[in-house]
Amino acid sequence: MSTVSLWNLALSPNKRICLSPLSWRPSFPSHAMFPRRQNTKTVVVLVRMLDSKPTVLVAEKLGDAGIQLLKTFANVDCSYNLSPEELCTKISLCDALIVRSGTKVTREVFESSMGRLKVVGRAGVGIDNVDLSAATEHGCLVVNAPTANTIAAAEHGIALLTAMARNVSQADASMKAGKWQRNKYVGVSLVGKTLAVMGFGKVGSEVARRAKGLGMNVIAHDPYAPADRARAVGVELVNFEEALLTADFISMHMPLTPATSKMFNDEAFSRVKRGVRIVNVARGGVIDEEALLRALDSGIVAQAALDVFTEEPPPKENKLVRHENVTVTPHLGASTTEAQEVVALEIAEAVVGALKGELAATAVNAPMVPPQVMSELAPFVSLTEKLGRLALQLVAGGSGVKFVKVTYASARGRDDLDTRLLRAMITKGLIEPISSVFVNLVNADFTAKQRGLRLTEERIVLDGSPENPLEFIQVQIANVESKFASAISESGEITVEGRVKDGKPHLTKVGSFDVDVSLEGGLILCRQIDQPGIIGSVGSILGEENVNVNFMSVGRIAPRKQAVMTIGVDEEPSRDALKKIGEIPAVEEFVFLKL
Ligand SMILES: NC(=O)c1ccc[n+]([C@@H]2O[C@H](COP(=O)([O-])OP(=O)(O)OC[C@H]3O[C@@H](n4cnc5c(N)ncnc54)[C@H](O)[C@@H]3O)[C@@H](O)[C@H]2O)c1
Ligand SMILES: O=C(O)[C@H](O)COP(=O)(O)O
Repeated sequence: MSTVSLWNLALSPNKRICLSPLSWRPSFPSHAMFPRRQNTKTVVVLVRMLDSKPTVLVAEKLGDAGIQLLKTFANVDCSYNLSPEELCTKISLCDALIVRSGTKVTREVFESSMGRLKVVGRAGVGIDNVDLSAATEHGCLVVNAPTANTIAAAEHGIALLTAMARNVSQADASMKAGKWQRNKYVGVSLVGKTLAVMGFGKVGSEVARRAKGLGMNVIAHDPYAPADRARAVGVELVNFEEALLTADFISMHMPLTPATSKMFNDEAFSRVKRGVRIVNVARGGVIDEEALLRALDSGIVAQAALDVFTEEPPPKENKLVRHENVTVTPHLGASTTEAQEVVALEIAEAVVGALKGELAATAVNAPMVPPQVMSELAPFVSLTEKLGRLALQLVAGGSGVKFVKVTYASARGRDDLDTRLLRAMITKGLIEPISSVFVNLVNADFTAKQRGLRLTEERIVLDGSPENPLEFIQVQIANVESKFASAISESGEITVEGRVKDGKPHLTKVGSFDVDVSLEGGLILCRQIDQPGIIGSVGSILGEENVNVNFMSVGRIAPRKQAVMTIGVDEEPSRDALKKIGEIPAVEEFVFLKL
């Protein structure tokens, strides 16, 4: 099933509603409204505003088909071998960045982009060169091309395994040096030997398949791999200890994470079979290179074949690279013509799609929301953001918003409603009006946590047809005072409730009062003694000011008692008009809210 990431609902230039993860807009609000520092920047920004295409910086060699695809949608700047400083300078002029494993996309890169960088495309699998936390904090989507180079990497793993076992590179170098050393380069056979595949994912399982074809006995260690997948390939899953104790060959195929960093260290090498042979086409960092050198020198490890290194390129004096029993290649695992063409196309499609606001199936740092969930929740996206904005505006100055409860009422079963998207939009509504942070599906939970906002979710399961995903949504802010006392419900929280009617968001409850007003433009909330003539008085004040009323409703507890009037207005009333409304004798309190 394809999955999507979404975090904003935007009106596209051709007036179609488009679910836009990136909100890429030719007008560039943050730069355009606040031109920064030098005049040159301002000029660049103005030129950019006239140019409706986004800019994609391709920082490492990418297959031509990918470049061509990017050019159909964006200005493409292919600048290879940039220094970290040059990358930071360029990035503030780019909407997207495409890299391979050779470019470090650090926190400084995201900071230097000043909010313009909306997507980083990793043309390959490993995203250990991208600071994912920084990307998420800056609301920048990271996408990769996780499958296109799997076979290339697996084939390279097998190439290294066989070349190492038969001393191919050493013998080749010897012959080129004019020698003929048949006795020196006697190899070892693979058939019947045990290969331990460390990391039974995409590459690991393809290596396992191929190694079985070579007659090897294949075991695998992967704490997260399903046993049935291993069984299907005829591979036994074992624990780390058993893999170390029984393997004649060990092949690395796990990602570099804090848990796998230096997983092969002195301790691990002290438990392997003496004379084991090691292949690494995963990441240099999974092996402690100093420990490997010691193990090679002491004969614990007979040979190693390495495509990847802790530091790339490794320093010239690197002893592993120069070691007689080590075969090396310069990170070539993904480098076949075929793989690079597909990787380039995949990443170009993902980046262009993301910039257009389409679905990003390979997003690395955004929750994946399946497309059918997204399309059915689309009408509620705007409702939830507006409820968040309204609730926030009802908080009296000086009360910090810390505790927010969201209640979703639906006839669907408890587990049958994915609310991540709606939660992100409520967070957006609560945070964006009072900060400079652009909140989206990528960074919503992080931003809420960072600001000390605790958002809890509750479900009410209603009787009725589960066809409609949601009946109503309630947002409550606890432990705060309100500038409109009637917005506080009997349980003591600021409470607003809404539902989607005819595809449009409506406010249906404020505090304990039932209301009904379409959430468009601005809103006047007014509590008064229910008596004839009030609606007329307020209407005339607004009419005198040429403020158009688009909706009006009155919610009351009982006739001639207190009532709450909600008035939707297209324009913002002047202070004078609001003052006049406040002076109507029956009006007890009122507030104007922007949606
Ligand atoms: N040399 C190259 O050019 C090249 C090319 C492609 C991939 N790679 C690298 O190969 C590795 C595997 O890529 P993939 O596409 O198969 O990734 P993958 O995510 O499909 O597979 C990784 C597997 O490692 C497992 N794993 C995680 N932690 C583990 C642990 N502590 N111990 C054992 N297994 C663990 C995961 O469960 C997963 O099954 C990555 O590091 C990737 O960057 C290198
Ligand atoms: O993680 C990957 O995809 C591989 O290591 C390939 O990296 P590369 O794109 O720099 O060749």
